[in-house]
Amino acid sequence: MSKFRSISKVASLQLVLMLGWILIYQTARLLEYSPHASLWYPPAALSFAAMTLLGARAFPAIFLASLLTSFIHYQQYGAAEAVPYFAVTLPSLAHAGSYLLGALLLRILIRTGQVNYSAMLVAYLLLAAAAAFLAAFSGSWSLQYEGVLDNAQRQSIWLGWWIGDLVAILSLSPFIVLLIDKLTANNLATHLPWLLRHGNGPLPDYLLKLFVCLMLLIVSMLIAHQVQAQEITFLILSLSLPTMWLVYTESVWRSFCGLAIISLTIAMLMAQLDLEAFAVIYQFTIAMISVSMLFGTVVPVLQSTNQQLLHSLHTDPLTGVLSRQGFFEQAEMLLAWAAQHKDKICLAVIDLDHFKQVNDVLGHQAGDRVLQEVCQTLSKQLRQQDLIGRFGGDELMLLLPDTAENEAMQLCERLRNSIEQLQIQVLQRHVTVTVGVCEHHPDENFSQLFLRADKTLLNAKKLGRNRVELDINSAVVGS
Ligand SMILES: Nc1nc2c(ncn2[C@@H]2O[C@H](COP(=O)(O)OP(=O)(O)OP(=O)(O)O)[C@@H](O)[C@H]2O)c(=O)[nH]1
Repeated sequence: MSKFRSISKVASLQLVLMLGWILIYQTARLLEYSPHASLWYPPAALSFAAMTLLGARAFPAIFLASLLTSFIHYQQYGAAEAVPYFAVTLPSLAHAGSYLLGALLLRILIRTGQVNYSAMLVAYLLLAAAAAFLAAFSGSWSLQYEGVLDNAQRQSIWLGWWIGDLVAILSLSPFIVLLIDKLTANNLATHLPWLLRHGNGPLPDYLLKLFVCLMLLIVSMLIAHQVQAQEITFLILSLSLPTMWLVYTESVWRSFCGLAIISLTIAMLMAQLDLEAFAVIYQFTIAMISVSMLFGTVVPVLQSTNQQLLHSLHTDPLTGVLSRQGFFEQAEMLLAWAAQHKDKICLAVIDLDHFKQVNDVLGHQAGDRVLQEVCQTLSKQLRQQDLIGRFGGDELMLLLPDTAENEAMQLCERLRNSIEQLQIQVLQRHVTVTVGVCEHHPDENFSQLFLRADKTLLNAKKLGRNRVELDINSAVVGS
C-alpha cells in the first residue's frame, strides 16, 4: 500500500511538473513581441528551480515537457519530416541536462551547510549564468546538428538565448523555488532555515509597496511608448528605489513574489506597448533589479539573525529567564528611569539552599529540573514590569520597580514560601531559598546595588538559610 502511495506520489509530481512547464511555455509564447523573440524564457526558470529543489527527480518531467513542446513546435513549422525523431530529443536533452548540472552543483553547495546566505547568492548567480550559457550553447549547436539552423543563424541567436534564459531564471526562479517548496513540503527550510524564518508585516503595507513599484514601471513604460526614445526608456531604472524599499522591509517570500510580478509586468508591457526596439534595456533592467533584490534580501535575513543572536544572548537557555547580561542591561535602564522619576525600586538576589546536594545525589538533570521549576514559580507571581534573571549557577535575581523595601520583603517572603511548598517529582525533600533584598539608592549604579544585595544574601545564609533578609544599610542609604 505504501509502495503504491509512493509510486503515485512520484507520478503526480512528474505530471504536475510537466504540465506546469508546458503551461509556462505556452503562456510565455503569448508574451513574445515577435515570433520566437521574447524578453525572457520562463520555462528555464522552472527547470532550474525544480532541479535545484528536487535534484534529478525533476529531470524526467522537464525533459519530457521540453520534448513534447519541441515535437509540437516542429509539427507546426513543418520541419518534423526533415528531422530524424531521435535528433529532436537533442535540444531537450541540452536544456534539461544543462540545468540539471548547474542545479546539482548548487545542491551540493547547499547541502554542505558551510556557506552563508551571501555566498549562496553569489553561487546561485554564477551557476545560473553558467547553466544558462551551457543550455544556450548546446541547444543552438543541437539545432544546427539537426539542420534546423545553419551556422550563421546559430551564431546570431545563442547570445540572445543565453540572456533570455538568464533573465527569466534571475527574476522567476527564486519565487518558483519557494512555491515548489511550499507545495511539495520539501526540506529546503532545513538546509536554508534563515531563508524562510522571519515573518511578515501587515499585508496592506506590502501591497502598497508593490503598487508603488508597479505604478512606477507602468508609467515609465507608457512614457517610453509615447516618446519612443532610448533615453526615456531608462526611466524604468527608477524602479530600483521602491524595489529596495520592498525587499529591505518584507520577508524573502514576499520579495521574491514581488520580483516575479514586476518582471512579468515588464515582459507583458514590452509585448503590448511596441517597445521591442528597447528590449535589451528592459532585459538589463530585469536582470539588474533581480540581482539587487536578491542581495537586498540579505538585509532582513541579517536583521532577523541579529535579533535571534540578541535574544539568545539575553536569555538563559535552561530556565528561559533573562541571562546575566540581559538582566544587567535592562536593570541599568530601569534604575535610571526610577532615579529620574524618584520611584522606589528594589533588587532581590535569591540562592537555592544546598543545591549542590541535589546535583550530587540525583544528578545534574534533576538539578536542571529544579532550577526550571523554581524559575517558573517565581515568574508566575511577578508583575509584568518586574525583571527576573539568572546570575549563574543556582543564583537568581529579581528587580522590582515601583516597590519599596517593605513591599519587596513581603513579596520575597511570599515567593520563599511558595518555593518551599513546591512538589518537585524528582526530589524527596523540599527546595528552599535564601533571599537578600536591597532598596536602590538614586546615586548608586546597578553593580553597587547588586554588591549590597549579594552581601545581604551571604549574611542571610550565615544566619541559617531559608529566609529573606533586608540590607541593613538600605533604609540608611536610601533615606
Ligand atoms: N544542575 C545544574 N547545576 C548547576 C548549574 N549551574 C551550577 N550548578 C551547580 O550548582 C551548585 C552550586 O553549589 P554551591 O554554590 O556550593 O551552592 P549550594 O550547594 O546551594 O550551597 P549553599 O548556596 O551554600 O546553600 C554546584 O554544584 C554547581 O555545579 C546548572 O546549570 N545546572
